[in-house]
Amino acid sequence: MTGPGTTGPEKTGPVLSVRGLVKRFGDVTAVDGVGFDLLPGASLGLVGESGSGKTTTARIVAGLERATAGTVELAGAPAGGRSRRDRLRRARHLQMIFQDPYGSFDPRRTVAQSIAEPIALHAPGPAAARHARVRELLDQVGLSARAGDSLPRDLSGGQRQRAAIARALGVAPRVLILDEAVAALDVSVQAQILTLLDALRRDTGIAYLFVGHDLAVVRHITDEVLVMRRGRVVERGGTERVLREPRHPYTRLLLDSVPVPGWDLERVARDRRALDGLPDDPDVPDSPSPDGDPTC
Ligand SMILES: Nc1ncnc2c1ncn2[C@@H]1O[C@H](COP(=O)(O)OP(=O)(O)OP(=O)(O)O)[C@@H](O)[C@H]1O
Repeated sequence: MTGPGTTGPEKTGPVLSVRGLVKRFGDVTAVDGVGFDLLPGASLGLVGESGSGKTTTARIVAGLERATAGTVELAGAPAGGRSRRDRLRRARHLQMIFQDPYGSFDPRRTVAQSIAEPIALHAPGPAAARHARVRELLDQVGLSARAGDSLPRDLSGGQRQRAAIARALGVAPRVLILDEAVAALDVSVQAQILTLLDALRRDTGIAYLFVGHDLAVVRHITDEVLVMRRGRVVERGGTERVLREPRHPYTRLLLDSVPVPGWDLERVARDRRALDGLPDDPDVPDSPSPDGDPTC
């Protein structure tokens, strides 16, 4: 798995390595044996329906959730520790962007002050150097100095997402987790943020773990994809191949669920029931012989 930030044969190992990840919430197994590698500069997508375990996987990788079993290695060292030192190291290598970044900004501080905060924590130095770095970051994500002097509530959704990206980039992380990071934005703003993310990956060699449900967005931003269903990976491969020639019935169902001209809603509903091992037509009372056709 190589990305645009790398050239020639890969010399370094994965920047992120996940093995046998399991997460149980009581009786619910949210993640069930997930594993993958992410190379420097690569972009890997996690797709699947709501409840398939994408966000839980991402949250465990980010250290926001504790795994029931399995390992996460970041830049060649275990990433699961809870000590302050472990958390600082994780934050230094890995940052996460959420659908709505509003919560990660202090509403009383200017955007520039918020962007400066992690820099002060991870790379303490003279205030002038920090200010210069903040200006550079604002510029890198396409925000003006004026936007930097604003409070988060005075920015648009797209500007706020740019600010969140600038804040994350401040520590020069090697991995950025993007959890539905453009899902709440208008389509045109989405396109701008995706273009920005493309440029950042190309320029910095940062790697992305992208959680998303919009397959058009996933196709644009990722090289490889894992398709998750009920906590398990049911298909993986190059994004183009998986979306063009899906091999697993569930991946086909996901693709068929995207409304396009001529979309056959009934067929999607039928396939869904077959995959779930349910009888064909639950709405017909006394329907004869529920010989479902479980295919999975
Ligand atoms: N904190 C929690 N406590 C109990 N169950 C949880 C918790 N977090 C997630 N789950 C359950 O784990 C399963 C996977 O959820 P998860 O949010 O990871 O899926 P997802 O694919 O990211 O879905 P979505 O796109 O809706 O966020 C679901 O059944 C969910 O209800």
